[in-house]
Amino acid sequence: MTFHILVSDPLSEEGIQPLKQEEHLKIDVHTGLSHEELLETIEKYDALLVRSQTKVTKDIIERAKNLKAIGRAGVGVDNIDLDAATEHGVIVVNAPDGNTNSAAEHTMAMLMSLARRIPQAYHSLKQHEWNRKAYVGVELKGKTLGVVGFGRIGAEVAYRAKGQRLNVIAYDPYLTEEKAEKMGIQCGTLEEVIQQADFITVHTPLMPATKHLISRDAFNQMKPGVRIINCARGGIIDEDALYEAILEKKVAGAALDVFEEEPIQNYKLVELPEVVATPHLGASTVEAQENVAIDVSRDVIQILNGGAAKNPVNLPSLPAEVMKRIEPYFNLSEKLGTFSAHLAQEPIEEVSIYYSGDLADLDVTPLTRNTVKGILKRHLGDHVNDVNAPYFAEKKGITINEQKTTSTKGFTNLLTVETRTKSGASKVAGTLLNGLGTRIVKVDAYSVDVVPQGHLLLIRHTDQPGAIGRVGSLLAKFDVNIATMQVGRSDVGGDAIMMLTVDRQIDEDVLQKLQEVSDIHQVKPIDL
Ligand SMILES: NC(=O)C1=CN([C@@H]2O[C@H](COP(=O)(O)OP(=O)(O)OC[C@H]3O[C@@H](n4cnc5c(N)ncnc54)[C@H](O)[C@@H]3O)[C@@H](O)[C@H]2O)C=CC1
Ligand SMILES: O=C(O)CCC(=O)C(=O)O
Repeated sequence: MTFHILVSDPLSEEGIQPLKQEEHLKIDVHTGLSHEELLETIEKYDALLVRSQTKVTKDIIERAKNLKAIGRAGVGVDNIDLDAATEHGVIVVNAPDGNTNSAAEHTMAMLMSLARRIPQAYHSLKQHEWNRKAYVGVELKGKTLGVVGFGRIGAEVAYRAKGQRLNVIAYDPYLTEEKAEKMGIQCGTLEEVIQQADFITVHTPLMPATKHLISRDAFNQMKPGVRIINCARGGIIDEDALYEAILEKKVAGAALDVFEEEPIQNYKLVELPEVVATPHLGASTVEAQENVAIDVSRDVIQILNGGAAKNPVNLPSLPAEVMKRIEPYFNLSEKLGTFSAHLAQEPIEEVSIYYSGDLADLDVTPLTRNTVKGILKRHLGDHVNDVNAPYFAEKKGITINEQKTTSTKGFTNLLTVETRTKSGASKVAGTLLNGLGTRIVKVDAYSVDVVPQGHLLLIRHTDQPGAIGRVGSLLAKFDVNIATMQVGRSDVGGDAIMMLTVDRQIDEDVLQKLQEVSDIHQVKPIDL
């Protein structure tokens, strides 16, 4: 059987050699297709190989009746509709390691260009100007580099920065003090990184939680004269806020490889003399392009031959008979995972998942993977799925335990997720009520009855008269409607919790005000 493969973005010729060597594969390279052209032609292809230019949207996937695999020659899969691919049983693979070095090296090149104003000086010299005064730079030695997002690329940047004698402070929800110490860097909170750094470089994925992570408020907290680098994804930094912060001289300069809109339509930010910019070149080296193309080519061959891919990003449907029995618990397991990730105040070191009642009779491996996915998705984004969740957990040093117990605490089925961090553990349990859907029934030692969806608010407080009223009035003042409210307490006058479901996401300033209400110790918004 012959399989047809479309390469729709420029991929390394050497990198796609593994595909060309397979006799049963026919490869068409058509780069620069418009959306309509791709839509017209996609139906005949069994696999699609892309970089970041091709937008593999839902309508493309729906039209692609023969498509079995999409290979993303690179890391970020934000140009592919993963849900649509999963829904249509299309396996998406990426190449997570192949361009790490190139992206880290590009970040260092941008950092040094920014510090020494090399592109500006080059441009001036090319205009036959000899202007030495205008291009005075700053040294890196002894300065502090803040790294936001300490995954593959963030860590490689930190190694290199130490070679430039920069002090490095990093923030990543999975970075522990121990790991930071081993690398000779400092581990901080996001605020500490933002407040202490002379240079800030971001290396997170782009997802709802990281969109405008570096906002106007963040710029206001930074050292005057800070310099910013983004070689990760446009949108992690709020471009309008950056533009203003540069004009107001709060930010001395920025080096940008990625933009909220690509190709750029509005050039006002890159036209500022303080901005050094490249058109998304982080992975554009001969080596990286060859690596990523080889990695995805091999995975696509595996998939078309019915084998297992090395770097799958999503998961097609499970066999029908397995799915039928465990499907009702899927939503619950992921939601409990996400809820647990919100409860943890520090990097999670261990996750124990307890299955009891009806659940104890099932093959729960897919549920465990799904729970772990729910936990990791909070910080790793949508490229974590049921297939690669255990891999990422191991990479982040998180131990996963799965246990079946007989104790059901009166429920016919009970799923309990316990997360352990360096300084303690928290627990959340849920159940599937016959005909009524899923419920969270326990948070730590407190019994509750909450539908795990929408905008929740977990408040830890001291059981005192008026506490509930104060929270209710404050939310009403900010026009936040409470849909449901549960309270639980250890004993009279002791520690207590409130679990609220509210009708909209709560703004940062309202959270701050809640935090200031007397007898309240902690306020946690949880979006499920
Ligand atoms: N400019 C370019 O050409 C290239 C850009 N990239 C982009 O670089 C970024 C990083 O890639 P990798 O290091 O390979 O990914 P990775 O998955 O190894 O690391 C991302 C890290 O961000 C952390 N993170 C998530 N949310 C966070 C938050 N709110 N605050 C702090 N940290 C958070 C995660 O815990 C994770 O450790 C991605 O956006 C990727 O698409 C990657 C290659 C080339
Ligand atoms: O394909 C490219 O050049 C972009 C690489 C990239 O942004 C990624 O791997 O996330």
